Amino acid sequence: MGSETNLCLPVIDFSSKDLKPGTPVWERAKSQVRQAAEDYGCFEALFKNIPQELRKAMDEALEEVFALPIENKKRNVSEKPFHGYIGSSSPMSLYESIGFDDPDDYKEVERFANIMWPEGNTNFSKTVHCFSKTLSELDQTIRRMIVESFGIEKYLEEHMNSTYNFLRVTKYEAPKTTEKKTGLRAHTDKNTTSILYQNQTDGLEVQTRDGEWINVKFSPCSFIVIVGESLSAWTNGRLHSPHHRVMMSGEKKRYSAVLFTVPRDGYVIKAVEELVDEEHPLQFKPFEYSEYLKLRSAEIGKSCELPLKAYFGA
Ligand SMILES: O=C(O)CCC(=O)C(=O)O
Ligand SMILES: [Fe+2]
Repeated sequence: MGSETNLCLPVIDFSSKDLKPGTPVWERAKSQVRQAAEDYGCFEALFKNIPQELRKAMDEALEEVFALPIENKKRNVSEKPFHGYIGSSSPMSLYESIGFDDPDDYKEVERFANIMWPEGNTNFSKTVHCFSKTLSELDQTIRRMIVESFGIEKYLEEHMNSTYNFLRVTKYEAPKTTEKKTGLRAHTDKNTTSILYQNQTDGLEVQTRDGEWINVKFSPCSFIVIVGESLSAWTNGRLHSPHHRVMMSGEKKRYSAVLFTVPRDGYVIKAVEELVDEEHPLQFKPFEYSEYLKLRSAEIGKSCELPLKAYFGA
């Protein structure tokens, strides 16, 4: 348990223009998504719809926002746990992050940019909005494939409408050591789906069901898709929600941007009844996401093997 390997994540290509529901390209990707989500809860998505220029602009936007004085970044507050600014006064910590809701809505990106830069920052707003909107389309494709693969299309609309988007950008300081230091400790994502982008600096590690850690290598057009606990619970545990962490070494700072889909307040996550039967007994009691988030944030710092199971196991 816990050892490192040369294992790789499954790779799925979403770049084809023919990737439309019902086409052979769609059907093939759909079965790959289902398999990867069951086996790893994670895969590498090749997605050329976000061209290199937009990635470069995003890298610059990430550097620009973290270069701001801490006073500016701290002005980004949120009532929701983990949704505002997270920094640490500990010199040991490599982690700093900032997030805001609905980045696929230009007005919301602009609102965030106006908090960071009182004079506004149109370049930043345009880049982050375009990036988030395109990534959100990839997310919708993936979730539609998952729903179709289980034959539960009657819930497609409800499922899509049950979430909103949240963008969190993170900076990991370079530890300037050859030995690995923890950038972000091992955790499972609580939300529905997460799609991860990084500047070309590796550090993400994903744990397999057998407890081995995969060092994730990003290609220039890849994004990493992670199944969150809420999606795992909705599919009655059929999809795996993997532990992952960030381990840093060397001289290069790492920046990441994650588009999270998050269950809306008041939405009760309940396993789809078609996915519960004798062979697949109910795994989790229905729960409300914001309630779970509060429980988890009260226990921050404590690690737990299977947190959702601990609170809402059936
Ligand atoms: O920065 C990364 O690569 C991972 C971030 C992450 O796992 C998270 O924010 O939940
Ligand atoms: Fe995560």
